Amino acid sequence: MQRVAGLDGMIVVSVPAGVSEPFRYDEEHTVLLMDWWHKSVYEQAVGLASDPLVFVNEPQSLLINGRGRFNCSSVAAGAGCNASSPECSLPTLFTAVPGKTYRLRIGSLTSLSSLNFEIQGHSMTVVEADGHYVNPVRVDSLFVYSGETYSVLVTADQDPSMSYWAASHVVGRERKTPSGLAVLRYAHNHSGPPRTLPPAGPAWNDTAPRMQQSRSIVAHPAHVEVPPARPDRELLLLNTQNRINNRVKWAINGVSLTFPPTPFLVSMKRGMYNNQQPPETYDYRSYDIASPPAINGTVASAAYRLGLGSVVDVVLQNTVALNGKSETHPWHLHGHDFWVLAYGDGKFDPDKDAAKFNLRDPVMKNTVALHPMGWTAVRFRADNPGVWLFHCHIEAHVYMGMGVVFEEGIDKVGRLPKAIMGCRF
Ligand SMILES: O=C1O[C@H]([C@@H](O)CO)C(O)=C1O
Repeated sequence: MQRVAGLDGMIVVSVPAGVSEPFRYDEEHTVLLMDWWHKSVYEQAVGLASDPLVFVNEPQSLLINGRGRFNCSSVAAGAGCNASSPECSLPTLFTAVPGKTYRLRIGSLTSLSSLNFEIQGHSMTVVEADGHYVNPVRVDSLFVYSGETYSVLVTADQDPSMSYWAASHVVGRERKTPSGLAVLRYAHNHSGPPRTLPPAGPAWNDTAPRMQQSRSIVAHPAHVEVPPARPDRELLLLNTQNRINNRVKWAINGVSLTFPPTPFLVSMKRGMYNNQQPPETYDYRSYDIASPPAINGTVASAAYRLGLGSVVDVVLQNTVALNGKSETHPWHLHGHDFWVLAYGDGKFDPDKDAAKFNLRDPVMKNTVALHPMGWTAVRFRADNPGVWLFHCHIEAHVYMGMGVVFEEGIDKVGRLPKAIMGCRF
């Protein structure tokens, strides 16, 4: 749970000299979006492991490039909250020269929140997602889920005598956190903060525009990587929240992931792994995703063992949690990019819905949203020898078991260093 403790940053990978990108811009800036709690990560972890569950709940602030807002009047005097500190002034997102086009490299490193990001009065053109060029899509605001990165182009084409709000708003959970704010300024304009009220953002519980935007992101026509025509293996992964052993957990096909004392790679390479395989599917014909059983499942450290080079389809299926709500889960795969084949509403039907997969120009990503009461289908080639986590990028959720592990080709992984289990050998 390092992100909750504030560990974040962005690595920008440049294209090699001489290689041109399928869009033009004058300058670039990075925009790191975060959420922030006052409780320490240790307290949060204790709450998540307790009975009754003490969930982390909504963050106190949203941060843009590390800066956020908090209303000090809600805190006892002398508690060290000082809203008049110069550190607390509104951050500048960037200062624009009229007429120029800027590439914003936006990353969401939130621990929980799904966000909507906007720059008042300026549209954005999405040109890249998770390191892959996309067919340009013009949006008024960008929905961005934890673990995702995007590049958007913004042209400074508005009245240069004004300043404009940049804002991040919580979506997908009831909005109890003030929006993150920063200011887009125009060069030679010293007018201070914008003269308008900050934007309110979209309704937090309106899933339709989020689904629509997810579906609109496809590969750039000149950069399509055509997926293999069919998979070698299909996994249908039901995401449920259940009480298991008197604790609230997240489980995938009834298995809540716990990390083993000996890392998977080490136990597998040393012949200590018990070769337990988690279920590949669930009873999708009769299962009611609107009322999953409250008590169900096991806690285990089991991995799907994949053939090296094989093509794997994963369909993630959402349900409602124990509180009756269906949440957004951004799923992130280590070690690979996957093709995003489809997003659907309701229950995935393998007999009908596989025909709707986009095999023509799907975008490749490494993080994808599973929308409330919906399903998301991805395909990847298991061509990277090792053991890899695929998990909900919400820190609290992976802590509560919301992840699976893939192993492929570990015989191709070289000899492990002697000190891999620590330095006392
Ligand atoms: O994992 C979670 O637990 C709570 C709630 O679902 C408990 O039922 C919540 O809001 C989550 O995201």
